[in-house]
Amino acid sequence: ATQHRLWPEIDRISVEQLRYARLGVGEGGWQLFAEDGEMKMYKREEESNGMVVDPLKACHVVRGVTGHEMCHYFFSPDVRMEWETTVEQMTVIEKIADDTLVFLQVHKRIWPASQRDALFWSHMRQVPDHNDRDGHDIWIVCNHSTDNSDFPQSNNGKCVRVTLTVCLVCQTFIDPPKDGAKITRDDITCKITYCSVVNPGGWAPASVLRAVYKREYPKFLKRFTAYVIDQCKDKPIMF
Ligand SMILES: CCCCCc1ccc(-c2ccc(S(=O)(=O)CCO)cc2)cc1[C@H]1C[C@H]1c1ccccn1
Repeated sequence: ATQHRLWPEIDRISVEQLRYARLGVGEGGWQLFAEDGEMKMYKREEESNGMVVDPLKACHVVRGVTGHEMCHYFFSPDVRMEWETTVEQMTVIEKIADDTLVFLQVHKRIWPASQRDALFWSHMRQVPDHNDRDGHDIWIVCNHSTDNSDFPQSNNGKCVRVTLTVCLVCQTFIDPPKDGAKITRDDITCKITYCSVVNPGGWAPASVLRAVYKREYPKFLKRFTAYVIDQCKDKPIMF
């Protein structure tokens, strides 16, 4: 089959986001702004023509689920509204491949800013991780804004369109049980790095945006990871 027109961009951004996620938070001016158990959230304060676009990087360790399971639930349109509390409406407007969809999401309005929507492709892939001695694969979902002439910005002037790049990078670690016993969920741990840069698209007060980010991101990651743990607990492990 001929390649989809977006494929070169999808491949390039996915590779670039994986590399970016794996950079430590030691350099580059990251400041820790939220902590909750194993979850640590960092941000950089950045503006783009007067608009707050603070990059975010969250690191988390979740026991009892695999990276494949984390990415499966993050990618899946069928369950998105189960864990995403800031989305009012979600539509898959194009299926590029089984592992690549285009979403249109209308987000709930955050007073006093105007309502936002986001149009982005979402791609999930498994990346063999050679340089990891216990050789566990890495699973990644990358979401990146895209245009679609059927869904122009500010549909009937209602929403301001944000631009975003998000990646969820998950690595599974297995603590092999004694004498070849079957691996159970007690033997697996998932190391997560979540990165996001959201440009609000139209002006919104810096103080409002930074307060929203500070409140919404920790809530979002906690809720999502709790959802995956709950969904997986009685199911066979998806390695
Ligand atoms: C005045 C507010 C302007 C920006 C509003 C806005 C829109 C989309 C998004 C966003 C869009 C996608 C993703 S995701 O990770 O791909 C999952 C799929 O939904 C994540 C976050 C964020 C925000 C910013 C509020 C901030 C915020 C942060 C976490 C949750 C909700 N809101």
